Amino acid sequence: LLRWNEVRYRKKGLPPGTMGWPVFGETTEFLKQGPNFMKNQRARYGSVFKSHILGCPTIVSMDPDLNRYILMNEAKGLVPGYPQSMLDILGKCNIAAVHGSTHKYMRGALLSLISPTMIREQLLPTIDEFMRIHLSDWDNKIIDIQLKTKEMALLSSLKQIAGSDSSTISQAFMPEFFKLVLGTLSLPIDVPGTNYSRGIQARKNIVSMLRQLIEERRASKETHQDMLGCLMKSEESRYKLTDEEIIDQIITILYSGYETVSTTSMMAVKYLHDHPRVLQELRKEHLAIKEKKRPEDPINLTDLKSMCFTRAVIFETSRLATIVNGVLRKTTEEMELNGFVIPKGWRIYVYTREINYDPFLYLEPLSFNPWRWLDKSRLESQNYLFIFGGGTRQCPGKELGIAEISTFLHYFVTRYRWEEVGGDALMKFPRVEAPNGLHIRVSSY
Ligand code: HEM
Repeated sequence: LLRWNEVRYRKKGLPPGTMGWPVFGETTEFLKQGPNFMKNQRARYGSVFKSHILGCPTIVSMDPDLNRYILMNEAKGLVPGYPQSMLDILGKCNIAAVHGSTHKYMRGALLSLISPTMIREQLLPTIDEFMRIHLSDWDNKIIDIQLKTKEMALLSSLKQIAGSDSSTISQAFMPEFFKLVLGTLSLPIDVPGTNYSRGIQARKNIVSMLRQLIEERRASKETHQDMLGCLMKSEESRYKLTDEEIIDQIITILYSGYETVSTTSMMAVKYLHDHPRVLQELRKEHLAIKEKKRPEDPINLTDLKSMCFTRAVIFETSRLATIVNGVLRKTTEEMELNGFVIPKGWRIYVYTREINYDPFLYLEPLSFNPWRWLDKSRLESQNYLFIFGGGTRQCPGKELGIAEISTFLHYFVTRYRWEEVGGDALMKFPRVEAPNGLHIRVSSY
């Protein structure tokens, strides 16, 4: 059987590599051995090799220059290649499902919602108000910081999207959203009881909640200063979206910022706990900001800009924990890459994890050292930084995500001290998560 699969995918010009078993390919090895599987294959076959993972023949690229080229050249037929389950559940107008001019338009509409002006005038005040409430009342409690940061990422976005209406829908929305997320990474077989089928149902429920909200707002004729308000005010906007597009845009925003923001926040708490000197420096930065303000003054853009060490902590956390292992693309036609011929329809896994531990880019790459990011002009603008992706699909929510995590850290470190209860396992691959939660004992600072 192993040979059969090799022969099936034997084609002149393909990169070296193994294809594993029919149907399953090398998915088990990939999931079980994780980064070591990738490193072993690289040692054997070089930085570009073929494999068969997650149901598709796949080219894995660990070559930083080729990765950059792929991300910069979507127009040459290198479009997003996310799994079918994700496309079905996130909707056909979702940003990863559209290419070319439609992508440009949807991305433009999204960027207008999260522009620097919007962050300053609308989003930051909303985030501040949310964080104050979300982080109240943790004193003298054992809390699961994984759960708290997940709720935070979702509910904070929901408040930015639906303003005060978010509090009326949030309780019904949250469980549906969690089911939707699980469904996006599942086998697309619509049989009752599967994660996929629950995800599809959750999407339907979320769509109907959002549709009802849109209809209520239209009927009331009130104007709203939130993302949905802006999306619905299409007469004055450059971007006119249909209701279906508005709904998929909202699901895109919620989904894209959810796991990235929550996991980065959780891992920042973990690293700060393990590195008291970093925590001390971070706290110093936030206490200085707090001292200059009255207790009721919200975090504003000037405060955010002064949080240089916080930004460094966020980048160092994303790097060391590798919150994003890479991104997926697929070829729309046969093409040549690095001298290899890649057939039409193959997946390309732009695997960027290892670049985070490259000793030429990061001295002592395995140590948690936020200070390395302080010379912002150097590290943040280097060509091989893929924490937020690159090229035409580079994360549009980067500054918004950093603003959320920074505001969370502000209230967390100025209000509380904490210690780990201990014993909680942390998984690093295929995604960073604490399977049984990450419990900390919190007391007031
Ligand atoms: C620390 C937080 C975040 C990280 C590490 C992160 C990371 C990434 C990465 C690696 C990509 C590239 C995906 C690809 O090329 O296929 C991406 C794209 C994207 N991100 Fe983020 N992200 C974060 C926060 C956010 C937030 C808060 C939003 C909310 C608006 C957001 C919205 C998006 C969207 C819509 C895309 C797709 C862009 C496109 O296809 O044009 N992200 N993000």
